[in-house]
Amino acid sequence: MITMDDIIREGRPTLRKVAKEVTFPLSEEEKNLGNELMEFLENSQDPQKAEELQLRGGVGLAAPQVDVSKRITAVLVPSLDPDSKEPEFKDVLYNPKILSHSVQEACIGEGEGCLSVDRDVPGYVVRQARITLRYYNAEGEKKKIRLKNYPAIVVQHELDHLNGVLFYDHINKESPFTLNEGVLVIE
Ligand SMILES: OCN(O)CCCc1ccccc1
Ligand code: NI
Repeated sequence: MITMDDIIREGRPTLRKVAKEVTFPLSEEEKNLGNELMEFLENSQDPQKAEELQLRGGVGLAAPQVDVSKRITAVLVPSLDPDSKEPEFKDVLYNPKILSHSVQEACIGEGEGCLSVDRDVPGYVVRQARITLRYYNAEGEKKKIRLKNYPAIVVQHELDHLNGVLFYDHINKESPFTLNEGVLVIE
């Protein structure tokens, strides 16, 4: 089971590498890793388990964050409606790739954080507002979906990890909270 001890922090080289694509059929190890990444997210979003295991809450976790330089990431974005059990987006993505995206950009109003970054880095992280994502599931089935709002932002944060990019790389150093015309701010 993945806990915070397994998550590497900034400064570790794997976080700055371009991760390798997986080939199908997946090895048992690659299948297990995908499941363990998702299990971490589920535990981290369960108040009791997060407390017991001392987990920071996460909506995504990429293989490079557990020192595995492979193009695998789990995403678990809970529903906006606290009464609904259905997550807004939940899947383990193998070899994810953005096929196309909106011209419009978006950012999260409160900025972003990262399980591999043990400090607050204030500022807007401007990303594509809407994306068309292609990925493979654990069975090697090709998926093609369109995402917008928070799920689109989270997936782009995770894909960055597969390319050795951290969220604060996108923040304007001179003026962290400057926004161009038309950038959607997601609250
Ligand atoms: O890589 C996942 N991770 O570090 C957990 C936080 C993910 C995340 C947080 C804010 C906005 C987008 C994504
Ligand atoms: Ni992260």
